[in-house]
Amino acid sequence: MKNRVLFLINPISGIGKQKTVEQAVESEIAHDRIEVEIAYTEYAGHARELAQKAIDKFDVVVAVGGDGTVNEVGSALINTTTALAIIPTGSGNGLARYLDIPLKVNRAIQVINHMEIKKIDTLKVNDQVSLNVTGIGFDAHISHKFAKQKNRGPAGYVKLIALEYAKYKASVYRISIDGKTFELPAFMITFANSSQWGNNIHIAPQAKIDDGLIDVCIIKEFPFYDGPSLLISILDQSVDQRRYDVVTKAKDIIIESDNTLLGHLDGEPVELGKKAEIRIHPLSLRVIVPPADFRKNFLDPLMELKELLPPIPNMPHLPKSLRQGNKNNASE
Ligand SMILES: Nc1ncnc2c1ncn2[C@@H]1O[C@H](COP(=O)(O)OP(=O)(O)OP(=O)(O)O)[C@@H](O)[C@H]1O
Repeated sequence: MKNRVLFLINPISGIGKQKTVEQAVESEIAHDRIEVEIAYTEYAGHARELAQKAIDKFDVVVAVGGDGTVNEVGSALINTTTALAIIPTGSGNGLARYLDIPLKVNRAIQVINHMEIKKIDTLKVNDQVSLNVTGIGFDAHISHKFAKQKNRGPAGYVKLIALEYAKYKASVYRISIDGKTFELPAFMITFANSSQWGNNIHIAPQAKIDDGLIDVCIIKEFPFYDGPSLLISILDQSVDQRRYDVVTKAKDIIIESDNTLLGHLDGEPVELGKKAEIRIHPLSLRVIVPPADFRKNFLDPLMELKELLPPIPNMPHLPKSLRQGNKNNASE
């Protein structure tokens, strides 16, 4: 019997790569073994609804989008036999990058053809779900501001971070980590299932997605002038070695504040009330991953780099694979 695979495409994710997906599915999917359906999301939350309805009918639901779409689809599939697959067409693609899923659409579809399944942990944050990284503090503050901003894209993001960093004040939190309680002013607290936020920026370099543990990274209040060294330590994956930080692994964390906790779940802004409980649900989601012998393409590192750069318009002398927004990218 053929595997039944539903593709859910978020038409507004990232910079438009998802427009090539329908055509690439037609040319790349193993039609002899896989039966395909394709649907487009029409509003935020739609992917979750469609994935819930797909549980009894499909073996795999593919999130075509970024971490927000992956979160919606994955949260509907927890503790079911239906697996999540990812075609990363978002802006950060943190979970896909962590799982080594190729950023090129046709190569991500080839991964689905192999049907290799890995079980991963998921996080419950109060009654919501996080698959990748959840946070409270400065990164959540930025995700709330960014969601309201018209000027999106990496440049707008960097400008927003610089402006907000100058004004941001650490808050005091009461934290209980697996029963040990303390209170401290923190700049940012991250609960990591995978190691990275996205774009290969690793906030919890030691995190493992199938170890039954949450990596808790607390960046304590620090002097203003120390911001650049924090940034460098995040970029060079040594944030867990800074003197201002606490990094630990845990299963259950309770965090309280006198004010409403502004958080983000996999990059999406949320309000968590004055108390949030973050719990691990070990190996609760089936995900399609590249098999160990999946052929690494020598162009993959270039694709990673390309995703981080702004679009390069009208430069016909560049190889096709390096031109942003090229409609033919999927078939290269
Ligand atoms: N048709 C739609 N119209 C408006 N919003 C949508 C639609 N479909 C999905 N969404 C919402 O779009 C938001 C952003 O999607 P997503 O996170 O997948 O892309 P991204 O932000 O570009 O990538 P990343 O999270 O990796 O940075 C999500 O909150 C999702 O719920």
